Formats: sequence, C-alpha cells, structure tokens
Amino acid sequence: MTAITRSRAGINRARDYLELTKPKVVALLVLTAWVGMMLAVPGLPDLITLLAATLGIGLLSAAAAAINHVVDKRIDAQMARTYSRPVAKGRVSAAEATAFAFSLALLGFVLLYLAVNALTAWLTLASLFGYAVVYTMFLKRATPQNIVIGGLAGAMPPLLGWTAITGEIHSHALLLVMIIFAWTPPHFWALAIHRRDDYAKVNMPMLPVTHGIEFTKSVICLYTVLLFIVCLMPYLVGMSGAIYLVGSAVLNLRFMQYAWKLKFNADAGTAMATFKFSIVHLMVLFLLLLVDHYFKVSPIYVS
Ligand code: HEM
Ligand SMILES: CC(C)=CCC/C(C)=C/CC/C(C)=C/COP(=O)(O)OP(=O)(O)O
Repeated sequence: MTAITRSRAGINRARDYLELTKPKVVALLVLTAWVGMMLAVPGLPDLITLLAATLGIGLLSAAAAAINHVVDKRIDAQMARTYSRPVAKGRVSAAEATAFAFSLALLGFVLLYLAVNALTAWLTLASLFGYAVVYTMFLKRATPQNIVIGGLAGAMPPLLGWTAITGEIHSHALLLVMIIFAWTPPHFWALAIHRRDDYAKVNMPMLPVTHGIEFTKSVICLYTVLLFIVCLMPYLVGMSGAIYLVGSAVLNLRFMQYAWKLKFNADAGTAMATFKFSIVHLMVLFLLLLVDHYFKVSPIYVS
C-alpha cells in the first residue's frame, strides 16, 4: 500500500466516523442549544461555560446518532435512503461504532459534569437515552406516534443550553422545547411521505404506512397550525419582541403554505420540498430568537 492509498483510506474512514454522528442534524441541535444559552441571560453568557456546553451537548448528541446507526443496522441496509451508511454497509463494524459512541458519550458527560453542571450533564444523558434507547429501540418499531413522543429528546437542546448557563429549568426554556416538539412531526412526516415505500418494506409503523398518505398530509396541516400558535408564545409571555413575532409569523405562514400545497396541490417534489423547508424554518426561527434577544426594542415606560 502506497502512502497515498493509505492516506486516502484514512480519510474515508474518518468520513465514515463523521457520518455516524449525523453532523448536519447535530449542527442544528447545537444551534438550538446555543440560543438557549444566549437567551438565558441578558448579556453574553460566560465563554468557557458556553464552549464546554457546546462541546458536551454536541458529543452526547453525536453519540446518540452513532448508537442509532448500530441499532438500525438491519433496517438501514434495506432502505434506499440509508443502505450505504457505514455500519449498514459493514465499512465500520457494530462493535467499532458502539465503542466510538460510548467514547463520545463518556467524554461529553464528563465534560458537562465537570465544566458545566450536574443538572445539564444528567438532562443531556437522559436525552441521549430518550433518542438512542426509547425512540430507536422501542417506539420506532412500536407505534406511528413514535416520532411525536421520541421527538422530545431532539427538542431538549434549548433547555440543555439554558440549564448550562443558569443551572435552573426555566419556563421560557420549556417554551423553546415546545416549539421543536411541535415542529418535529411535520418535519419528519413530510420525509416519511416521500419515503413511504421504504418504511413499508422494512415494516416500520410510520404514519404514512399505518394511516395512509392523505391522513398524514392532513395531520401535517394541523401540526403547522399548532406550531404557528406555539411560536406565538415567546412573544405573548414577553420573552421575545416584534422582530421575532413578525419573522416567526412569516416562517410559519410559509410552512402552512407548504403543508396546504402538500395536501391539496402536490406534485412529486412537494413532500421533499416541505421536509427541506422545515429545516430552514427551524434554523431561521432560532436565529431570529437570537437577533431579537440582542436587538429587542424595550418598551419605554413614562412614569
Ligand atoms: C424524533 C425526531 C426526529 C426525527 C424522527 C427526524 C427524522 C429525520 C430524518 C429521517 C432525516 C433524514 C436523514 C437522512 O436523510 O440522512 C432527518 C434529517 C434532518 N433532521 Fe431530523 N428528525 C427528528 C428531529 C430533528 C431535530 C430535533 C432536528 C434539529 C433540531 C433535526 C434536524 C435535521 C436536519 C438538519 C436534517 C438534515 C440532515 C442532512 O441533510 O444530512 N431533526 N431528520
Ligand atoms: C443528547 C441529545 C440531544 C440527543 C438527541 C440526538 C439526536 C441525534 C436527535 C435527532 C433525531 C433524528 C435525526 C431522528 C431520526 O432518526 P431515525 O432513526 O428515524 O432516522 P434515520 O432513518 O435517518 O436514522
């Protein structure tokens, strides 16, 4: 083996391990955790705590994703979207991926416990357990409500960010969790409509498989309305201001428009376009929360 082929093999291996961590998903999870950290205090949070919490929450999320690859090895190998994943294809063995996941989890937990606080460490570990064990091992295979209940784990990062900075669970952080909780079903079911046959082939009881595509489209419409209402809460409780209110209304009206098109006027690409928009929606929504936090126009009271 020449030095060039050796280094190419090394790069491919590193790429496989990176893929195990679902890096784009983890990036968005970490963004939502950051927003939780920034909104927890009036100015900027302590930089060292911010960095340690970012790394810790990222490592535990990545570990959860890697465990998901191991547990789903068999079904991933049979679905068009996932068949070439590193564990499904055997490029990384289940034992190697498990050891990788446990190393990341241990590192993340110790970092959070020692450099952030015990509450955040335990809550983040509970989120890992919620996704990797409760959702992936049990719910996913048991009920079409799998992603509604399992979605709670993925919705936790803003709370994890908040507790990292303050050491306390605050109702405002729970509002951010509720936003992601309401966002997850339209996010996932849009993709599940597009991939319905894949899920049916491996007997996964996803909503479009168990209740049909038309029913799933109706429920997506209802969830986008619910999401619109939940997204008003930060404004209504005085946590966020006008920038957020206007921005979130525009984003949610657009999401509802996608859902409407999916239900009543879909073409072959609408489900996938709705799924892709859901990701932009959540990213921009959380950036808006951040911008609003720092540029919020405070009401002027005249005494
Ligand atoms: C139980 C909850 C969730 C389910 C079942 C779910 C499901 C999925 C699925 C099946 C994909 C496609 C992955 C692929 O093609 O490899 C995906 C992509 C994605 N999800 Fe979710 N998701 C959930 C929660 C979340 C959360 C909470 C976030 C972030 C806050 C998120 C962010 C993303 C992103 C950024 C992608 C695009 C990844 C890429 O393009 O590689 N998801 N999701
Ligand atoms: C510590 C913490 C915050 C943990 C949360 C971890 C996490 C990675 C949540 C994301 C949810 C997600 C990508 C679900 C898809 O799983 P799937 O098995 O339905 O999708 P797949 O078929 O693409 O694997």
